[in-house]
Amino acid sequence: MSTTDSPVVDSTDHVPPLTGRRIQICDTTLRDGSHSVRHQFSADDVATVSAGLNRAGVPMVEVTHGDGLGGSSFAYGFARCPDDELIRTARAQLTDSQLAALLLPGVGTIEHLRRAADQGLDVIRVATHCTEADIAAQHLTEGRELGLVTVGFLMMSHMLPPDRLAAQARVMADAGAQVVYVVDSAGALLPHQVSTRVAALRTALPPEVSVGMHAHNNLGSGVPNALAAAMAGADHLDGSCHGLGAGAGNAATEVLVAALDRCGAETGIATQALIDVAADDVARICAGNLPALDRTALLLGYCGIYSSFLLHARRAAQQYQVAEADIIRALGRHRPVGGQEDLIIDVAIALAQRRQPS
Ligand SMILES: CC[C@H](O)CC(=O)C(=O)O
Ligand SMILES: [Mn+2]
Repeated sequence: MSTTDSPVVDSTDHVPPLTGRRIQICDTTLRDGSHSVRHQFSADDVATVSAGLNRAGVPMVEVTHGDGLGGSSFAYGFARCPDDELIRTARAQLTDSQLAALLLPGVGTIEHLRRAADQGLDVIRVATHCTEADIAAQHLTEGRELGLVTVGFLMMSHMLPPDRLAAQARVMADAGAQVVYVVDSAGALLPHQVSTRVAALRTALPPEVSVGMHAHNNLGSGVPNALAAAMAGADHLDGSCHGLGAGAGNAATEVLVAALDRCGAETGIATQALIDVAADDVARICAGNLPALDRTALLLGYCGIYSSFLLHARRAAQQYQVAEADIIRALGRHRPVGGQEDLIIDVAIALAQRRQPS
């Protein structure tokens, strides 16, 4: 299948910048998008969306709790459906697409990884904070031994300069990652910063290791950031239908695929079929929960805060009767990383106490 279903040909343009480039899309509606629905996707929702993505020719589909394998917990929110069932349900629909799962070492374990592999997983994406690549080693090694495609996922990539991020990517590649992603968890990067990071990884990694980009939209540049990544040498890009995902959400897969088509890239995806999955299935299933670039989501990107903190901050704001925006601004001064969700409560309590007369 090719992406040549573009209805308009711009004959005045020069050669499109990605002409002939093959770009591998991973759709994370059913994983990162799970944050948007507080991890309440039903097995029916997963069956419908994964069938649609498979039909549209999306090559890779990520499915699990929003925080990855083992994420369903008091700390991260209980999922409606256990990972096992989500994975089995998606597997039954994905006749052509590869099935991927995310794993954060410590949230998910080697045992979770083995179970997922038994249920037909094709790809494991091992995520760490961008300074902690070494803790992905045993999961990447095990992934290779299980015959999976292995991906390293460097979260909060805005917190390191390009050369240091590239050194961490090298650690993941040496541990067996076949693709290493720049992950803009806070949606804090702008296109020029994505370009320098992707270019640094491309230079530091052996040619057989690919570079990927996972963009969030908190500064409104999810799709432009993904395009900048492709132009700087990334050949794996993430998106989610309608941009469903933590914070202001991700680069919207259907928008990204249409834009890549205009740039001359080959994704193998039927653009119109994908637009229909987003507009019909995902919009219906997630009505009322589609991500918005509202004040709090914008502040996440502006202050460089992990997108998955949004719902935790909303809950703390309600519980302690303080403004969400004040929590995010105060968190910005602490430079917290994923896993430090407790700090949100500390900050909310401190703000509430400051308001009380002593
Ligand atoms: C909690 C995992 C997180 O949602 C992973 C991710 O997609 C990111 O860091 O952007
Ligand atoms: Mn994300």
